[in-house]
Amino acid sequence: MARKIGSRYTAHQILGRGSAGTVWLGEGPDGPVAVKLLREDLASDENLVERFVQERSALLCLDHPSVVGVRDLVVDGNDLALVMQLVRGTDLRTRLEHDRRIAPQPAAAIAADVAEALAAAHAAGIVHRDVKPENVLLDALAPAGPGGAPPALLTDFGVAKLIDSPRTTRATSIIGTPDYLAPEIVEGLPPRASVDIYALATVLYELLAGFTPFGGGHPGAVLRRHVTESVAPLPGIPDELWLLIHQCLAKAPASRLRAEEVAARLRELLPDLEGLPQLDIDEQPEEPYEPYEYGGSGAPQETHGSGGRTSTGDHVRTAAGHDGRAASTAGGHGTGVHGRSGRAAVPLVHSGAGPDSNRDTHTSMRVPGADELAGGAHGTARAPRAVGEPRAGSARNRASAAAERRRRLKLGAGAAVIAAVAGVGGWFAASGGDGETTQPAPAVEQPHEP
Ligand SMILES: Nc1ncnc2c1ncn2[C@@H]1O[C@H](COP(=O)(O)OP(=O)(O)OP(=O)(O)O)[C@@H](O)[C@H]1O
Repeated sequence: MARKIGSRYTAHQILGRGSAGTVWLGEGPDGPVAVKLLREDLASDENLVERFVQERSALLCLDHPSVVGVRDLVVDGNDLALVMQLVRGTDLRTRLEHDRRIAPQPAAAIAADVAEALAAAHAAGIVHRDVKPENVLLDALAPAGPGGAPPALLTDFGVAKLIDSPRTTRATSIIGTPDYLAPEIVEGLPPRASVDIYALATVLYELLAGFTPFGGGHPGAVLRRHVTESVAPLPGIPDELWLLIHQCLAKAPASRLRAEEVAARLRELLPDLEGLPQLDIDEQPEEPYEPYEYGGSGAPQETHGSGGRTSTGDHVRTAAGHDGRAASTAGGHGTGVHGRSGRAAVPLVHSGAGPDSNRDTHTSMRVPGADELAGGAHGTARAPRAVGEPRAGSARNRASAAAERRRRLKLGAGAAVIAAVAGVGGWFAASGGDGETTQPAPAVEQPHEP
């Protein structure tokens, strides 16, 4: 079934659904495009429409081979749509779910592409704010790069900021996906370019390890770990690569590298990584998730996207309880590489399904107090956890990851068809990709120093 979007575009077939709306395969005056049609509740928000128009030039200005280009913004009656470059392939989350881990050279090549996209964005004064595998699309039609990695393109620039109404961007709420949130965001500081570097290092770690450095368990526990825990080197990882990841995961934003430095260093490392196999990492059995609450305050936790409906003012509360086992050893050493399998991003809260989405990705909650982060009188950290000791909560992640995989298989049909029709080859076909993509939401900011 085809539908008109504005006067210039026709949407033919659904490629996928995200928290902000539905992405269609469309046709425009210059050929095929991807059209992200925002959710009705977002499209009917007058303030949002105004900002949408205001941000138009910022969104349209980013022109880089590793950025999914925004071609047009359409405001037409009830339709609010973002017309994008069509990427024929899959997204990095799907790739990772299929392969579990990615060998160092292709992982570094993908990260280098994303770093270059970020360098271009940061130079233009744009902070992405939601770098994660769902927002990296892999172009299956372009020639493969080092280690057979397909070229990677970063997408969803600007969407988070757009759907993020002013009242939800106050300093007391956190916007983003917990596993990838830099500690300064958890502490309530405004997001600068360095948050993207932290998220990129988290993604690179995840590509190599199969799980994120601070993921697992309740989202609140994940946030706390960003602030209080540090990571141990992954077994078998080349020193230089680890050094880079470690530097970019620095708690102090100023200690992280800039995007162009990350890109340059990764490119330099690529020849040395050639032929290295995936890291051999054991994952311990997961433990059941226990409900958790920050200091029992029960502060409302708002959600974005996925039907989070912040724009309509609905709130979602999490269950009360405690994560008594999540360790918090400030400045202490690593969580190790075991006891973790939270590969997929953990939503901060589970939101009601919106009209266009059945995913939880782009969410927000209040900033935890210092006492809560430190595990003080009202805090939640109880006992230090030794390296290798499992972290609470990952069974729930495994279940939700499996549910998400099932959902993607269903939703992925559209993208899979495109991939098949286009004769998807190279790295994607060779490793049997499923042909589905996924994305969340980011933000346009004024120029920031990384
Ligand atoms: N430019 C594009 N080209 C091809 N397919 C795309 C493009 N952008 C998005 N898609 C497809 O649409 C799906 C949904 O994308 P969208 O950005 O709306 O959501 P998401 O990132 O999966 O989730 P969320 O927005 O909740 O984080 C993706 O999984 C992908 O399959």
